[in-house]
Order: sequence, then structure tokens, then C-alpha cells
Amino acid sequence: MRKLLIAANWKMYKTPTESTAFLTSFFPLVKNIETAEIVLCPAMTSLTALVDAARGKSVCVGAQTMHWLNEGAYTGETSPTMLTAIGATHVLIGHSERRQYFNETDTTVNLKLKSALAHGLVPIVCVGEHLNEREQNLTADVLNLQVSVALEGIDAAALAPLVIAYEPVWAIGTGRTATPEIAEDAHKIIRTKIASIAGSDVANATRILYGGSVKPDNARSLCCLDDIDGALVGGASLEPTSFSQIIANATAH
Ligand SMILES: O=C[C@H](O)COP(=O)(O)O
Repeated sequence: MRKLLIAANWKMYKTPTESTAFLTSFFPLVKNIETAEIVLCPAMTSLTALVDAARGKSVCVGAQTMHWLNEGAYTGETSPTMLTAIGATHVLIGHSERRQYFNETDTTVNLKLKSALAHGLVPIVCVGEHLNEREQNLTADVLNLQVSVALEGIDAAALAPLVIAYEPVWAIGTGRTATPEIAEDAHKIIRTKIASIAGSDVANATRILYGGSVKPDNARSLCCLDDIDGALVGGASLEPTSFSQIIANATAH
């Protein structure tokens, strides 16, 4: 049985003060929810403050990206060692905005995934097709390639913490959510691919999140499906009430 994971990606929003103020309002709204793991991914400058504020609470804190090396002359980058040193536990890898604006590729995703696993960070690897790829019936090809390159050279035994987020690029920040059927189909493609690479035990244990215009009113219809194990939420995670409603609806029986 896979535990639901609901993650907030705050992108380039919220100062440290705003991030901890969010937690103050948000935590009382979700403290009795035990059926989901909750992860907040703030901007790098808010990580330390949020990790400190979340200590002792059932909320984890993750980064939105990282370099794969421990140190070096890489201006502006943050290493996995730096993240674990401040208490971050999760990291987003290969978000489509990183691929689009910062030249991340399937190859760098693979390097980052290996590094995150080696450092004990829970990796949330983002994959998803563009609208033109979907319109040309290339969704399965795109997802299969992204997953296979991401997992290249990694032992099945090391993949236990792996989380994948399926985020169709055309659904991100657009208000255009994938239908539950589209999302479930894509998740099945991803799980089948993981099984072919790492075996069915790993595939069945891997949590696959849906991301792309998740809101309180669609969280239930997405997260109740067999192959959808939670959500990666952007815009609707910026406000404590809407994010807590997403969690409540996603975990409702
Ligand atoms: O990481 C989150 C995704 O980019 C989804 O963002 P969104 O919920 O604003 O569409």
C-alpha cells in the first residue's frame, strides 16, 4: 500500500517570513491527517527557516532543485550535502520549468537522481509531455524516454525512495487539468516502464504523483485512482486554506 504524498512547489514565491507564516496557519488545518505525507518545497532562501519551523511537526521540507555534485565552482548552485546539512529531506528533480528555462535534460536528471539517492534525499522526479507531443500521440514515447534515461545505471535496490511526478506541461499553471483518465493512463505508462527497468516490486512501491492545475475541487477525482499516489501542487499550494483543502479532499475516503 503506497502512502499518499502531497507536495507543494512554491516556485519563486514567498520570503522566509512568508514561508513560516504559511506554516503557522497551515499546520493546525492538517495536523490530524495521517494518511498522507506532506512536503513543502519553498525557495532556497526559505529552506532553513521552514525546516526549523517544521521541526516536530508532521510536515517535511524539500528543495526545488539541486546540483548533483557535493561542491565546486558552480555559481548559484546548491549541493545535496548543503541540503541535508540544513535538514531538507526531499528534492524536486527535472521540473519542466527547470528543463525549459535552465537547460535541464534527461541526462542531468539522471545525475541528480543518482546523487539524491546517494545522499538520502527523497527524489521527486518530474516528467511530462508538451501539448504538441500529446497532439501527435507521442505521450508514451516521451514518458518512456524520460523515465528510462532518469533511471539509467541505478540499481533496483537503490530505488526504494523514488517518487515520480507526472506533470503534463500543458496543464501547469494553465487551469487546464488532465482528466483523471488521461492522468491514470500516463501513470500506468510510467509504472509499466519502471517495472520493465527495475522490476515489478520497485514499480509497485514507487509513488507517482500528478501535477498540473490541481485544485481543491479536482484533488479527489485524481487521487482516488489506483495509479495516482498524490499530487505536486503549484499555485493552489501558496495559500494555507486551499492547500489544506486539497489534502483533505485527496485523503477523503
Ligand atoms: O510543480 C507544480 C506544477 O508545476 C504544477 O503547478 P500548478 O499547480 O500551478 O499548475
